[in-house]
Amino acid sequence: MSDDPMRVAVLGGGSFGTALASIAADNGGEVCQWLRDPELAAQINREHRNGRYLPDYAINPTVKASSNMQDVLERAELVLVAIPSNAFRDVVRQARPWLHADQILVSTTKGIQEDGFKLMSRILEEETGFIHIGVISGPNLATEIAQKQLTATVVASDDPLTRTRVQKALGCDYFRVYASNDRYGVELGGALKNIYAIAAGIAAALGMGENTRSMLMTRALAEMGRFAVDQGANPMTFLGLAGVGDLIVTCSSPLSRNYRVGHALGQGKSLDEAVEALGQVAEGVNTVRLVRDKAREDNVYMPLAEGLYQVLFEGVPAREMARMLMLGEQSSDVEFLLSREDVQQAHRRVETRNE
Ligand SMILES: NC(=O)c1ccc[n+]([C@@H]2O[C@H](COP(=O)([O-])OP(=O)(O)OC[C@H]3O[C@@H](n4cnc5c(N)ncnc54)[C@H](O)[C@@H]3O)[C@@H](O)[C@H]2O)c1
Ligand SMILES: O=P(O)(O)OC[C@H](O)CO
Repeated sequence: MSDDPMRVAVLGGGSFGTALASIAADNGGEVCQWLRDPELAAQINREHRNGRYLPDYAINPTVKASSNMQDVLERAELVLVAIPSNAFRDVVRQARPWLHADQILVSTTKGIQEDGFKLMSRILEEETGFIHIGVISGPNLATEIAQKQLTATVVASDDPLTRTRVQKALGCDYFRVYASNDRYGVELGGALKNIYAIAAGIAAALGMGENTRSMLMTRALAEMGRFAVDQGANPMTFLGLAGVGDLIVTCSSPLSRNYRVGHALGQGKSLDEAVEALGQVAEGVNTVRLVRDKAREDNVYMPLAEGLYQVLFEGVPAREMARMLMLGEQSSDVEFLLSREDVQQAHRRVETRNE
């Protein structure tokens, strides 16, 4: 492998795209960032600052921003796509004429496409047919990365070249990149945790304590694992950074946009007001709807996702939902050891004996 600087393109001018562009440049890469807004691109080039999404942080001055896709993509070896899920496919289609098969394409987006319940790396695959495709996901709040807080992420791909090139491009003294070959599991973990971050934000705004948050996160992990098994993914992946790691940070930090939407809801705002006040994308709002529908379709027990859906879209008061969840059917702690069915059968046996 040559020691020439890696040529990295980032598609997306939001907070995560900007933070990633700066990491790759700090790491010696030759970085071009594509933004649809030419004025914001000009500001990044002039002031090395993204006034819209990361106003308080210095961007590595060697990052070149542009609203011209061709300029950004043509020479790139690694392309990081940091575009919200609702615009992801459109932007990849715009990029397609300048993408080529020896490039490495990586999604950084934690969302799901409604049509076909598809994750973003699948869209990269469908739109290009390339083989060097991966995802990065993990506990990665963009503003903390911009502050160079010590952070770790996961690059996941079944292609070893993709994994090693991303580790080389982004791994540095404040950003550590672990490898995984479970692309689907890593990507699914990143999308699912946003649901529970909204619930955690609601709980915090309602004055619920640390016991509650801990219960919520742990039961969220159980529910995520159940969904992963249903989808044919490996639930072991959720023990890593892209599962429990991201769940912890997103359910604990007001820097998370999903948590903030939940917090606003818990303070009594409507969903529309909460989303509008945020002014950025909280992927979990859409994800909870898609996951809840999928869980119903496949008969997967996901009481938290179901409950949050009812709070967000059916007007059930959050406190009332919390009460119903607390009084729900008896269940098992670790279902890989003791199944829910065994717990319920035991209850039925005792009840029959007492009749
Ligand atoms: N911000 C974080 O801390 C963080 C961390 C890890 C992963 N992510 C994921 O990365 C993805 C992007 O996040 P972000 O924080 O950069 O988002 P953001 O909301 O800050 O910015 C999104 C960017 O996409 C652009 N965009 C939106 N629609 C577009 C369209 N139709 N055409 C062209 N550009 C369009 C916006 O202009 C903006 O530049 C999200 O899915 C998120 O889950 C975010
Ligand atoms: O701001 P959020 O809620 O989109 O979360 C950001 C990252 O996914 C945290 O890892």
